[in-house]
Amino acid sequence: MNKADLIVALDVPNAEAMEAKLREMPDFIEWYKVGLELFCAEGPAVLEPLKKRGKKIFLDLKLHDIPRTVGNAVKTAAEHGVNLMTVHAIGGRAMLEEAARAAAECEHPPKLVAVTTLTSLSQEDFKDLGINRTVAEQAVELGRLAISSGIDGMVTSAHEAKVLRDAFPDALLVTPGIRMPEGDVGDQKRVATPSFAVEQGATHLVIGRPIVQAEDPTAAATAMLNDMNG
Ligand SMILES: O=C(O)c1cc(=O)[nH]c(=O)n1[C@@H]1O[C@H](COP(=O)(O)O)[C@@H](O)[C@H]1O
Repeated sequence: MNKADLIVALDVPNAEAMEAKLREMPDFIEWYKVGLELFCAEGPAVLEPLKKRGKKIFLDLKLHDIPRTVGNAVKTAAEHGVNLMTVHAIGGRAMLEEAARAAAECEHPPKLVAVTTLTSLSQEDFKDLGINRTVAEQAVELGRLAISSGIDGMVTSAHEAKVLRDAFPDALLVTPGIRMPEGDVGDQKRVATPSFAVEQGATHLVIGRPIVQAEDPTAAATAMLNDMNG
């Protein structure tokens, strides 16, 4: 049994590119993430090929707006049959509660996870943002806010997963910023290997470029899974 789920981020420009990529991907990938790039290009229709293939869908729109807008967006998106969605924890309690309420009212409620600090930010960036906590402190404070507002878990780098796992034993912990030791980090700043993320308590690992842009996506995904499962 896998210790955590691997989610492949379909960060491609359009449906045609997605179809081409899906043809290259191994059948054993159960989860795909559709993010802002693909969803802005194609809208909800882009989810259909994934549903037809029986895949689980993580719709990553990172919602952050006034409570009513976010609640209605969650409700509308959930009607398209997605399994997991993102909101930003810094949207605050009323927004998070409204998102959780909207999800719960759906026929097939998606799980919601709240972004604490994007993996493209480092402690240095907190100075510009006027945040005087460490990244780990921020994760726990925003995690407490999210969980007490009815959200199912957090999106965080693997480096904060342990403190979050200790504080919230039942929470979903979704960790992007996953790289093999020799991997190109690109725009990510807080990166970790698949095995480290799992050891720290992650339940879902989001991996994009290291698999999607690999010459051999099956080999890349297999290597990631082997590392995850030790
Ligand atoms: O919510 C996310 O999925 C997310 C949160 C975060 O803090 N950092 C982050 O990289 N992501 C997403 O995870 C994926 C990471 O892609 P790669 O860096 O190519 O593996 C991208 O689709 C990002 O949008």
